This record gives sequence, C-alpha cells and structure tokens, in this order.
Amino acid sequence: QLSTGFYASSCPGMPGAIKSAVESAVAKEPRMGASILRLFFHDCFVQGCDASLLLDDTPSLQGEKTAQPNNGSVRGFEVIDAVKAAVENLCPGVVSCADVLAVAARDSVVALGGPSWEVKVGRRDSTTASFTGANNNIPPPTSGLANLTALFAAQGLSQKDMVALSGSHTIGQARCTSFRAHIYNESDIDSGFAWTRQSGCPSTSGSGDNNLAPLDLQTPTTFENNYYKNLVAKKGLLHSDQELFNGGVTDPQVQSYVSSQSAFFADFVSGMIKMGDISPLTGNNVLYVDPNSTKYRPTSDEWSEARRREAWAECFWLHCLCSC
Ligand code: HEM
Ligand SMILES: [Ca+2]
Repeated sequence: QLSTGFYASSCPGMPGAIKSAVESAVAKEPRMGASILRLFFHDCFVQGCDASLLLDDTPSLQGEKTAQPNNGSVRGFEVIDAVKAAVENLCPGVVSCADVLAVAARDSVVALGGPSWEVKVGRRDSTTASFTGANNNIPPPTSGLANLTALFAAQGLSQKDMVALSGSHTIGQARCTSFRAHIYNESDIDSGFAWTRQSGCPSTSGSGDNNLAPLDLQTPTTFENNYYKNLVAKKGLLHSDQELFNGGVTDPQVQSYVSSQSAFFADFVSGMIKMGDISPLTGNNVLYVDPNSTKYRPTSDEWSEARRREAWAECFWLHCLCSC
C-alpha cells in the first residue's frame, strides 16, 4: 500500500523540503546523518515504521526512548521536529512523522555520500509505543551472528539484508560502554586497533562509559564500503560488527562488498526498502490524516477515540510536531 507517489498531489514539495532541512542539519553536524539513519532503524524494528520511537513517556504511555538500546544513545529528535516543521509549513497535516523519518533517513545517507533510492511513503503514525519491543527486537552489540540473523528474520529481513544494512556502521559513533568488552576481553580484534580504542575507553565499567569512538575508524562521516574493509582487517568496533567476518557464513558477503562498493550500495538500498516496508500502518489503521485532504480534520468520533488515549494524544494532536 505504500507508494512513492503517495503525496504527489497532496504535498509535491515534501521531498525538497525534507532534503534541504536534512542537508542543513548534516552540514552543521555531519554525525547527525548517522543519528537520523539509526532513528529510522530503531523505529522500524518496533511495531514497524510508525514513528513510535518518537513518542515521549507520559503518565499513561511508556515510550521507547528509555529502553536499553535507545537510552542515552539515540539522538536527533530535534532535527526530525525541524524537518517536520518545514513540511508542515508547506502542507499542514498531510505528511506523517513516520514518512518524514523514512525520507530523512534516505536524505541523510545521500548527504554523506551514499546511494539514493525512491522512498515509498503513505505510512500512518502510531498512537502507541512498545518499551518491551524496543528492548527485545533491537539487537545489542554483544550479539553473535546467529542472534543478529534471528532478530532480522523476526522482522522479515534476510541474513543478507542484515549484513548489507550493518554497512550503516560506516558512519557515526558508539559509546565506550557499547564496545568495552570487545576491545578488552576478546581475541577477534586487531591488537593495535584494540590498543588505540582502549586509550579513549577505560576498562572499568562506570568510567568513561559515554566516551565516543567512530564506528569506522577512517571516515565516520562518509558513507562508503570502508566498514567492510575494517572487518576484514579485524577492526570492527562492536563485537556484533566483527561477527560478520569471523570465519562464519557471512565472510564471503563481506569480502564481496570490499571488492565492490556498488554491490554494497545495491544491497543496502534493497535492505532499506525492505526495512521501510515492515508492517506499515496504512489507510484507516490509525487516526492521522485523510490523504485526499490537504488539512487534517478529525471527526468527532476520532476525537473521542483520541481522548481515550489521554495525555500523549493531547500532545500529539495539539502541541507538538513529531517527537513529543
Ligand atoms: C546488525 C545489528 C546492529 C547492532 C547490534 C547495532 C548496534 C549499534 C550500537 C551499539 C551503536 C552505538 C550506540 C551507542 O553506543 O550509543 C550503533 C550505532 C549506529 N547504528 Fe547500529 N546496530 C545494528 C544495525 C544497524 C542498522 C541496520 C542500522 C541502519 C540501517 C544502524 C545504524 C547505526 C548508525 C548510523 C549508528 C551511529 C549513530 C550515531 O552516531 O548517532 N545500525 N549501532
Ligand atoms: Ca516503530
């Protein structure tokens, strides 16, 4: 039901507005491109790509922001709000936050030198979130290959998609707490590289936990195939990264991306499109907007439904953009 032309008549300026807002955010801080891409991943793996990640905790709703994989780690919500504001300026009440995030993720990849693709849109925004889903569905950096593969399979994504999408770690940063055990206690790592990373990440848990290191030691603000070159050199920062090249069945796929960036880009794009298709809310599944109208007008029935959902709904409908 998602399609590339969903807003072609209701908001033809949407792609341009998102692109320029993302470009200016990434120009200001290149890491933001990585942070936005990750927001999309963490949204899609919990209830599908429905912007559930963007909802704040309220007295009646436990959101996803404080779940283990997100807490103190996901960032960029204010940029998503700024992008949404730019779109609202053009076409009030038309484009969902879930679609804003999907398009912004693509534009982030492009802004850092990666491939482009047509983003399918038409998603509705969720009115619920899942704290336990965020904890259970998003793989931790301690995952082995089997667990990574299983968690992607649970979302309808193949092992091949998992390896290609992990190439996202060619950009962005990780906290010491995410890679400490890998650089101190494990042997599937280049010793010089482990030594280098140890200098910014104290061995004692609780000290320097939030110190950052680049996921790709060479070019963390350029989207290319360097991530796979690092893996072959045993310079994956996370335990889960190195699992993709550690004598297992995914070694040949990693090798193939080292020799062909275009093969990586093609598989990455197809993985992103599949990830964007994870159980989308469409049609009347939730209250959001009539795609045929340029302005959202809740009917009285919709209002009473929204009222039952209490405080967050108040925020959602009346006060905020996406992240609230
Ligand atoms: C394969 C399983 C994956 C695991 C175990 C994993 C784990 C992680 C961890 C632990 C971090 C660092 C977080 C921190 O320390 O604050 C991270 C960062 C990141 N991840 Fe993943 N990830 C996976 C897949 C993906 C996928 C599929 C994408 C995108 C499609 C992605 C995009 C990113 C990006 C861009 C960053 C850097 C974010 C920033 O700098 O703000 N990851 N990931
Ligand atoms: Ca979601």
